[in-house]
Amino acid sequence: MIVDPAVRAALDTMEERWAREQREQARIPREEAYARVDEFLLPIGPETGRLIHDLIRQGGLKSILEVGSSYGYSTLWLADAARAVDGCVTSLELHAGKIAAARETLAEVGLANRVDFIAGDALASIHALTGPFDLVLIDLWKDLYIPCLDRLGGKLAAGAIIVADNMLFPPENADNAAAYRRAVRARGDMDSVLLPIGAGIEISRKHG
Ligand SMILES: C[S@@+](CC[C@H](N)C(=O)[O-])C[C@H]1O[C@@H](n2cnc3c(N)ncnc32)[C@H](O)[C@@H]1O
Repeated sequence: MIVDPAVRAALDTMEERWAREQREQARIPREEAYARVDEFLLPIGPETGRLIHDLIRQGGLKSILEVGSSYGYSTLWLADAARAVDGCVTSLELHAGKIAAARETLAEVGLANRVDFIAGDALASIHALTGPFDLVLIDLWKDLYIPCLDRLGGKLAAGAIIVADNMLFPPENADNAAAYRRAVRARGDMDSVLLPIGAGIEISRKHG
């Protein structure tokens, strides 16, 4: 559970913004929502946030990779948990403006030193990283989950956990989500389960 009041307040602010954005997205035509996608937080939400926070703290998972930072909502959960276990987060995001906003939020709550943001295409960034990572949150555009998984290959620690968001929602992601679940379950070196938490998450654990 988040105990730091500054982190809790930052999460509250972003959850209020998310609620406003959901109302706005429901009001505008779907094409407009797609065109304005980079305005929106599109966060993992509090249930998934709490779960990854618990996984990191209870497992002592110190080396964390986030693929898709957006404005830093999930980064706040990851960085707060990383601080508790003396770990660190590497966070990948295409959009430089979102990284700037996320950096500012993390700095305001005293977590800037726990996160290394890397701007650019996550697939290229993962290729350049060495790992090994103890926990990976995959939450970028949905057609990139499998290429992302493929590039993580030898960069996962024994017992590493991958959390992949948006397995059940939005419905237009169903085909990509099903393909990702098939791919991760076909690897042979991971156990994997779908949990109906938040937007639906696939949790996969590499054999230790
Ligand atoms: C669903 S949002 C992430 C939400 C964030 N995890 C949270 O909970 O607050 C997906 C993000 O992935 C980013 N993204 C999409 N394709 C990417 C790519 N190829 N490389 C890096 N980031 C990418 C988008 O810019 C967007 O900010």
